[in-house]
Amino acid sequence: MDDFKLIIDGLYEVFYENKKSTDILNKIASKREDISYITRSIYGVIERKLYLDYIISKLSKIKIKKLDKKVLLILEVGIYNIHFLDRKNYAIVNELVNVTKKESNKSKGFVNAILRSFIRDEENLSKINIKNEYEYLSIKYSCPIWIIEYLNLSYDEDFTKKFLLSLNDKRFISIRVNNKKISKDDLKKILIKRGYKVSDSKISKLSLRITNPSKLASTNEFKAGLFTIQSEASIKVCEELNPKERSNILDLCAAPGTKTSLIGELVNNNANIIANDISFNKLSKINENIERLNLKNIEITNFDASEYIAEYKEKFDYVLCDLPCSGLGVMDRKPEIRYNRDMDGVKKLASLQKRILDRAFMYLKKGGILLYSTCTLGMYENLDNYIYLTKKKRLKNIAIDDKPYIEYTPFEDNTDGFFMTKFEKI
Ligand SMILES: C[S@@+](CC[C@H](N)C(=O)[O-])C[C@H]1O[C@@H](n2cnc3c(N)ncnc32)[C@H](O)[C@@H]1O
Repeated sequence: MDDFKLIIDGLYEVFYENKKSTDILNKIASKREDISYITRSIYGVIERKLYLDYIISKLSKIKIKKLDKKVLLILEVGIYNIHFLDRKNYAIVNELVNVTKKESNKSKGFVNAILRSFIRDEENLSKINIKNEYEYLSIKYSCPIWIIEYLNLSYDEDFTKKFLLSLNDKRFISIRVNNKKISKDDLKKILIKRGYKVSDSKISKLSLRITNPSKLASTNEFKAGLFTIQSEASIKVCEELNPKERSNILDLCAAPGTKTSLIGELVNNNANIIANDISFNKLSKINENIERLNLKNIEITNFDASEYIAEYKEKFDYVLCDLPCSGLGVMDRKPEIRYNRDMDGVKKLASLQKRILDRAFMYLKKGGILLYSTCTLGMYENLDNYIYLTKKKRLKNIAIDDKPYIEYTPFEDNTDGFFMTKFEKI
């Protein structure tokens, strides 16, 4: 199958079938050696969709919403390639017209005319002529207006602008070192010898940052469990939970098990861990992690964490609440998130989080630790829930890095947008 067909079919699944871009790219990678151009085009179109559609709406007499979905995708891919990848030649137009013939033959003239008109008058057509500032920013950064308004409300305009500027930045990959098997320095030396560019994390003690992570999961060191790929803020959560051996630990929303498996490493297999998730299909991922790392004493369960489990009452020394969230902090890796969420969804998630936190509180022993984390930004899921927890009389906030809660931002910390706060039951 040619590249354009793979790109257009992949984007169709992301935009219209709610699939994740990473899953689509993994599927393509299993059939293709080099997918760098396909990756760039798929991410590029998702990250610029609102801007690309703005340009198309200047050129098309038919409204965007009325266009055939595949035809719209062909135009988006074409304009992205011409404008952002600087492929200003008519060969690319011919290729896309050929794809159009297969998808919707009657539209071939239309696609041809739009793409050629864009090449002829690119400078003018690519300008954004919008006066309203929010609408302008929304098109410029392809970020729905509700997110811009929500960030302004939660923080301020300066924060929002910095966030938008960093929205499409690709960051490094981070890994956590299994220091029961190898020291961070020794692993660093081995990976550097293999050609990786490695540096220390500024956020977590166990993490290393890798700027050229290609084929990292195929190395012998990964297979031998010397390290795991995990975002450094997520590693920091487990470091802050700091579980002790011979304790009872509950990870309420655990799949795919990245944090559970680090917790298992931190307690040397010497604690009772329950790793729970509501999604039955994701449980096998937790198991894969446990098996690769040869971890013991982890029981996997499958219940809705907002329901009360009477037998868990005051049973746990640690409850990790790494809860389902809107994910606005991880749009560099999952750019489609911006189109799949809305304000109503954020509010629903925030109330689900409160219900789960209520349960977690009940399951904690006196002296037990509750850690709440999200990979999102915005007040409803972060600050409000921190305040909610402070109102429980038997919870005492424990500072992390001298702060009552931590909120990392992509633009200041060069990492995921991520929130964490820690409490002890007194
Ligand atoms: C942020 S992810 C957890 C990531 C995981 N802690 C890790 O580090 O690998 C949130 C998880 O919550 C699960 N989830 C969503 N609603 C839930 C509920 N009501 N009860 C339990 N799990 C839930 C989702 O299936 C998802 O796997």
